[in-house]
Amino acid sequence: MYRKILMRMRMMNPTRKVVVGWAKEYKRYLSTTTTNQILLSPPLVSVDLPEIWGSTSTLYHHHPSQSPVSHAKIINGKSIAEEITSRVASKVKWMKESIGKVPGLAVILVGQRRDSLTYVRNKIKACDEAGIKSVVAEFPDTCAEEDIMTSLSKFNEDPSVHGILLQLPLPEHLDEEKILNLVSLEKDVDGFHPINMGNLSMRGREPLFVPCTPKGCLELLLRSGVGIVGKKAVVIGRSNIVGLPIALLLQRHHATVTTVHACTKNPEHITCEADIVVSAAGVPNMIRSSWLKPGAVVIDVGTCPVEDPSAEYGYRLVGDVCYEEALRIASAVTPVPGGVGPMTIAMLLCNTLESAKRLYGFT
Ligand SMILES: NC(=O)C1=CN([C@@H]2O[C@H](COP(=O)(O)OP(=O)(O)OC[C@H]3O[C@@H](n4cnc5c(N)ncnc54)[C@H](OP(=O)(O)O)[C@@H]3O)[C@@H](O)[C@H]2O)C=CC1
Ligand SMILES: Nc1nc(=O)c2c([nH]1)NC[C@@H]1CN(c3ccc(C(=O)N[C@@H](CCC(=O)O)C(=O)O)cc3)C=[N+]21
Ligand SMILES: [Mg+2]
Repeated sequence: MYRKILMRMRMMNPTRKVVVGWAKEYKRYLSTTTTNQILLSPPLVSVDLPEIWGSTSTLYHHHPSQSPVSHAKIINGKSIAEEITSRVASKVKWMKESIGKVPGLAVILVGQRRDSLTYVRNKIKACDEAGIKSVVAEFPDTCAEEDIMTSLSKFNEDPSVHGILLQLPLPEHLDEEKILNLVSLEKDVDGFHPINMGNLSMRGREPLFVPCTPKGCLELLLRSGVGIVGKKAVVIGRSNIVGLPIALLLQRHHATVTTVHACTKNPEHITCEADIVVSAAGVPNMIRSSWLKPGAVVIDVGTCPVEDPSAEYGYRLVGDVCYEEALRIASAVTPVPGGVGPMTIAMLLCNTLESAKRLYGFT
């Protein structure tokens, strides 16, 4: 089978070097072996051939008079996420046919943040597409902690709920850590519970859930044929929900990982040595071409709204990476939007499905 994959790859991508690296890595990815299991949680996307690259770009640099200069592949997170979503949908259908039940996701949304409302709406829409049942418990900005705790306890008890997501950030007066702690370990599809995080960080342990955004980043790398073993990876950002778990995951996949954060001196001297750069800082266009090694693979998690009167809602989303510059110097780049964002949602569906399978005793 790998031979076949390899041949197909060679046809599609004459730069054999990349292909061989890809085949090895993917073989490793597929082999969810016993003792040295490097992949956390079953590879949902297991046995099918991944798309190698989304599309080849012929974008122009800032000056339209210039000839096309782009060389990087654009990793199409949106289309990969769609493929994963339809795979989840067929598994949900099969579950429904065999036991008459579907996975259920409960979302707790506190307050009226515009971005949170958008993300939650997108998650619900994705659940609908996959046939996953969803409920949203909405609370006003001013609600008491006990109200959320009560709702959370109900979801913990409810056998039709397999995943619970507490949309972050919470309003200031609420204790995020205390509330996250209450989410049942078995339903923590975001993977933010300290025990899941602890197990992610410890060798030889497996968390029940890997956080969605980090998992989506890894999925993009693996499906794009990027070798991780032995590579220098730099993660920008160290938040509990994004930067830290990404660094842990890359390390589990045997990259040599360096973390850069707001106190790091000369960050560009560190990033420009990296084979893989994953940026989750939330600083628009921070990563310029001088920050990147030629041929690096760049995963842009940053999602920053910037004012743009010509855009539909008066703003548009940009990443941490100066996209046009990265296209000229990197070997592969994720766009914003259309890169990591949709993958985050697809991974949430995967985690919810896996949770339902586990709670219903499917293997
Ligand atoms: N696409 C998706 O699915 C998702 C996207 N996001 C986006 O990812 C970004 C990060 O999110 P999140 O982790 O929650 O954000 P946080 O604000 O919690 O963390 C940001 C991290 O980046 C570091 N940082 C900030 N400024 C710099 C700088 N100038 N140089 C180096 N490091 C810096 C901070 O360092 P320090 O620790 O020292 O303060 C911190 O560790 C945001 O844009 C967010 O919108 C988030 C979740 C999902
Ligand atoms: N408990 C919790 N879990 C989360 O997973 C979580 C959270 N809190 N708080 C906020 C962040 C952010 N996040 C995103 C999800 C989808 C897109 C996404 O779909 N982005 C689209 C664009 C969306 C748009 O157009 O607005 C894209 O990049 O293509 C982005 C960001 C999940 N988060
Ligand atoms: Mg945060």
